[in-house]
Amino acid sequence: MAEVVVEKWGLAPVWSALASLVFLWPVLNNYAPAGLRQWLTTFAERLATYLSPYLHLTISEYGQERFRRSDFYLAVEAYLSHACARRARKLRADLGKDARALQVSVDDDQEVIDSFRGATLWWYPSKKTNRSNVFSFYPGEDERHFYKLVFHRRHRDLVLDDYLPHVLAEGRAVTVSNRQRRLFTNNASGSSNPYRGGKGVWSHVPFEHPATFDTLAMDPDQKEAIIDDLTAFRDSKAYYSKVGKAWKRGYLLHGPPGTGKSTMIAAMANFLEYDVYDLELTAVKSNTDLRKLYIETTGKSIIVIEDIDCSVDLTGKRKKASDDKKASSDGGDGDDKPKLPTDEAKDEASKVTLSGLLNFIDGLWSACGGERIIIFTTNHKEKLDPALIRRGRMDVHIEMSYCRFEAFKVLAKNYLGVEQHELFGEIRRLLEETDMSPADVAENLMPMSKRKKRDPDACLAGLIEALNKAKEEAEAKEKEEAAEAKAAKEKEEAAVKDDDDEAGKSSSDKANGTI
Ligand SMILES: Nc1ncnc2c1ncn2[C@@H]1O[C@H](COP(=O)(O)OP(=O)(O)OP(=O)(O)O)[C@@H](O)[C@H]1O
Ligand SMILES: [Mg+2]
Repeated sequence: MAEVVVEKWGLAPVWSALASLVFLWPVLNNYAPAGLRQWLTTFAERLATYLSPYLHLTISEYGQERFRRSDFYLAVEAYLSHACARRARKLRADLGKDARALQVSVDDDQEVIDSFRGATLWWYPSKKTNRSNVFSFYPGEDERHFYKLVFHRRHRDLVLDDYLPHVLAEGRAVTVSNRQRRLFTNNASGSSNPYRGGKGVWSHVPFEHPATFDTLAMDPDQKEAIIDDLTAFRDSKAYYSKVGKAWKRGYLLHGPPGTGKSTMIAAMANFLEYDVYDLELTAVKSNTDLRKLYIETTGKSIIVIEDIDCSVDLTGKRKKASDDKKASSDGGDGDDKPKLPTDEAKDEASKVTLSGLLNFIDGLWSACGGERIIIFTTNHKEKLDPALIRRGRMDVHIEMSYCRFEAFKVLAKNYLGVEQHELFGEIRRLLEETDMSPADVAENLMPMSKRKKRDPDACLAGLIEALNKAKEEAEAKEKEEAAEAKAAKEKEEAAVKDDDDEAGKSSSDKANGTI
């Protein structure tokens, strides 16, 4: 719930004090010591507030839940940006959802005057900067954003009982109707970056990848199973809560380059209508930062770590006893215990560790917010630590493999609009015998030369040529490897024979007493 504070101070109105203050103010302001000046300023403010018939109401970005932006604050933001856009003096125009309609909203940090059932209300967006140099564990602690609502005290009941619920409902409705899905990144540093919305640790752009399960080329049964799994996950809130599990699911996508792992992620996001958080692990300084990033993600989202084997040194066994001391200060060896801020602060310089990542996936913090999918992709599943990808952490392992005939049919339909063709028989045979990635097959079905029309006959003939070439190259490579293996074996056998001869010679020498 949002933190709503109605400010009211109980100081008695002292008219004479006020009059003296007004007269003495210029003198005091120039000559009084700093401490007294500050006290007087506060006093004057409080007095003015007490005497004023207007009430102030504050809605903080981080309410009682210090880790998550308050729902109410977000609703107010949406309400003011869109519902009150016509009444603001400074506006911002943007292309809205799917870049189809023009959307006008209130510019950042603009005050807005609203009216409700005859009452006038003033909204002031504000922020307070924390000047202390103390390291903060909580998000939004360095700069506190809040909205201040000012209204006449005779409207107190109207505002608290009717207006605020109205703002909450309208704000939520605006959020739903304007929801443009977003692609977030944690690696958009520098002022010249094209990303917007950089208040938090994530920056974002609209998510516009067009891939869907219809355009994804893979075995139809495997595809069906994945769609079923996703649907079951999306509809299982009650089930997850009944069995006492956090509402999240892990997918490991593995396979050679160009087999559609990234395309699959886009298809999943479009199918579920979730946002995507593309987590660049190499840009994360420490396990603490990793946790902050997780906490700042919203529900209904897919968190992706691409090429997990290359991102961070997570390979090999988990740390041995000698390293345990260090590991425990990094976040523990897979234990889910939240660490004290001071422990983490000391460890600021350290990089993300395997244990930090395990905590990220299924530590206690991972249950915040709910409805999340975590996806890792890799070209080398065998290089990953088994702890990272065990069932329960990565619930579903999906192998994306080379293009076979069923997958090819999807590509032919998408790229050429062809469902049947006389060359399909030969292509089927070649695809069974040759490993070619869907990316390479697709490339052959999409000639980029303007002069070449997308002629299915020519494209399919070109694909057959490419497949034959790939087959020949694979056979030549196989022969070369076989020859190399044979040469190595012969060399080894010759070495063993030499050793035997040497051993036989020395034992006969010994028997003859020549040494
Ligand atoms: N299964 C597929 N279905 C449809 N298109 C595909 C498929 N696989 C690859 N492609 C096409 O090939 C291109 C590259 O695929 P993608 O980036 O998804 O591969 P990847 O497995 O993520 O590769 P890498 O391991 O190098 O990251 C995509 O833009 C897409 O057009
Ligand atoms: Mg990829």
